[in-house]
Amino acid sequence: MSTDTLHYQSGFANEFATEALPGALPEGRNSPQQAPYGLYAEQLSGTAFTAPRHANRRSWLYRIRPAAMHLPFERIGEGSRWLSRFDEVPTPPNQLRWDPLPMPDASEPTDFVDGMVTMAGNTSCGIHLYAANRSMDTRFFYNADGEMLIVPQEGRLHLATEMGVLEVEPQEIAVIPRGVRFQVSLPDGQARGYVCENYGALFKLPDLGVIGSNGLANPRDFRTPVAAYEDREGEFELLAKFNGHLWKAAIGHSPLDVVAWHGNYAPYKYDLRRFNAIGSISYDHPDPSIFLVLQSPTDTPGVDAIDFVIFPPRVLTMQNTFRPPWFHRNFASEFMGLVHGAYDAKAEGFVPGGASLHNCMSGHGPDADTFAKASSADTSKADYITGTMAFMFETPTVIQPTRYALETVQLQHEYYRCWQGLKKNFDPTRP
Ligand SMILES: O=C(O)Cc1cc(O)ccc1O
Ligand SMILES: [Fe+2]
Repeated sequence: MSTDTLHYQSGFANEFATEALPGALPEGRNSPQQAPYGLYAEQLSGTAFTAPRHANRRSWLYRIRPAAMHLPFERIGEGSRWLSRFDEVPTPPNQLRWDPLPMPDASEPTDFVDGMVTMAGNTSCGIHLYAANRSMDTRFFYNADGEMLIVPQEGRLHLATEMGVLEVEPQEIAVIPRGVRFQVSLPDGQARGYVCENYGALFKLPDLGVIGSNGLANPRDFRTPVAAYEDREGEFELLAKFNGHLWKAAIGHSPLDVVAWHGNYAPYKYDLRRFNAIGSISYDHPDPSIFLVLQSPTDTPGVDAIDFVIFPPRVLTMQNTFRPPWFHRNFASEFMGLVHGAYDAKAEGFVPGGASLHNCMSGHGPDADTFAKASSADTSKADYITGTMAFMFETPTVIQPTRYALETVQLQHEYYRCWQGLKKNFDPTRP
């Protein structure tokens, strides 16, 4: 499984408490007149102060210098491909699919922030790809526009955050909350993956209803770092994504200087291979909502602003059933990526690192080859779907591709052909 040997606290949005020096966390109060070790106390809130208790998220940080200490921010020019507006070009109702983003050339060192390119988005989320070949050495970053769900596809990410260090590899995910400062380095020299920037309510685990008290992503498998700090001075840069633009400020010390913290607002990681998939053991292919890992809820019960869904290895046993995803048109819009292996609805063309977008009411489903094969497969035997990990960012609002996404050479102009070979099988004389 994971190659990560770091220490973590277990659980989803627990009231964590962690200190890198003994006694650094004040006892019994958040803001003593003088915090231990001469640290500054600072609250980081991720929800409205008055949010109901079950949804209220904040942490208390005890740090060497407060977050306020840096020089003024200046706007970074137009060079970045990280966008927050999605009305550059009209959104076509076409099914869209892309080849993987190439890794940056060795002659062009590119870090995680510079390597971010926006593919699509809407009022709920920005959907980005990253491809990087340089660690962030002297740069630190935070995102005030949303929390970042990072889905590595190739290469590990070493995420040094204010609240401790996480390492993620492909088939794991990391979530960095809005505002948390971090620095990305690349243990494998280069890395590529997907990011869902969640502008709305924080991701949470879904209710399980009749599934009961266990299943899908189990809370104990989420991992939050233990406190780790650096006391480092130098000429550093603090980057911010704020209100749709990138900004930079000079900072004379590492902002990763939190010696202790407690609270329920913190980064976390999750190994997607731990997902407990639940499916049909009688007949029919269920809706993909059974594979929901995390949801960003709205005020309408049952309607999420973003669903993060995976298609992990599993066993298909449904009898007399067309087992792969059916043909469909959905209310929701679906952006998919493939971390590893092959996806069961597409025999070809949807490759690891690639992406697809099927917007509201755009018809899609199995390609002609998959349809032919699955229509005559023996359903008295189980299908073992192994060695794969696809995922979907699904939203109730249209996902609008950027100009980049529609003009890049990675766009597969021939994608529509995968359904053109479907035969007319209709015969009114043969029921
Ligand atoms: O389009 C897709 O491949 C995603 C998907 C999978 C599935 O099993 C059912 C519906 C659906 O949109
Ligand atoms: Fe779909």
